[in-house]
Amino acid sequence: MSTRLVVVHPDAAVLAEAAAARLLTRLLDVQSVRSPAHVVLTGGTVGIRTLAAAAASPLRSAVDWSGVHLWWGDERFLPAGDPDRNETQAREALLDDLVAAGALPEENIHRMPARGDAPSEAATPEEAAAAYADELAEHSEDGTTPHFDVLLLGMGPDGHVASLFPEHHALEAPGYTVGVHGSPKPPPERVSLTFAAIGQADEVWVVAAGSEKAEQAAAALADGPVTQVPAVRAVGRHRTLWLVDAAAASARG
Ligand SMILES: O=C1O[C@H](COP(=O)(O)O)[C@@H](O)[C@H](O)[C@H]1O
Repeated sequence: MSTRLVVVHPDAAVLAEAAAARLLTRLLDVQSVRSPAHVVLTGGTVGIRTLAAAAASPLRSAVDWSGVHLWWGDERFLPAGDPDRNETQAREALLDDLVAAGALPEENIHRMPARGDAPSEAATPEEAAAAYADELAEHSEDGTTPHFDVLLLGMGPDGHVASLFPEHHALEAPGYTVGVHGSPKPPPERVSLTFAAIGQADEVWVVAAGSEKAEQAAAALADGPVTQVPAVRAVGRHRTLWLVDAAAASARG
């Protein structure tokens, strides 16, 4: 059975600090029973702030990063190094530091392909999605996805998670990854995990802050329709945590 828990923090700064502490502690717990651990990162304001808080935490040196594999829930389909790529922002916030310190092997960073001609990149979001599905399968025991211990998701003011937007056909995409066109939030082309991949995670943590998220957070927590509030389908196998600030929680009944 999967449980859902809502944790409300006073503001976005405390939320990011608490989410970082929770993530580092979860990694320590997982590493006490198995290795490697697999974590799916998110872009977005709170997601990146959480990584920056993890970078500044003394707990970060307690984690054995050589036994942590990092994945993404979605990516903006842009050239490598573009400042709007979720990968670029995560690297700046935490990953570059860990790699430079010799703690995190570069090969543990499973970025989604960028737009480009190099062999590691892709010409279309579909090509990137297919390559990422292959990489997920290579690190799985059953040809699906790795055993995701924690999967982080931001939520947009429209209720989107990863790059799964309201009323968009990607909501029903088969398989574990999807190329997305016509995203209402720029850039229009993206790559995303599907709900089938998200649902493979032991724990899904939705992180959201700000009053502009309040209505959709309330709709998701009231089990609204997925076509209107995609976040409702972001559910972990064992546990779903909603980590929000007071403003994002303010419309809950
Ligand atoms: O574009 C994206 O937006 C969402 C939410 O971002 P936020 O800034 O409103 O918190 C994010 O979760 C997703 O990864 C990203 O690509």
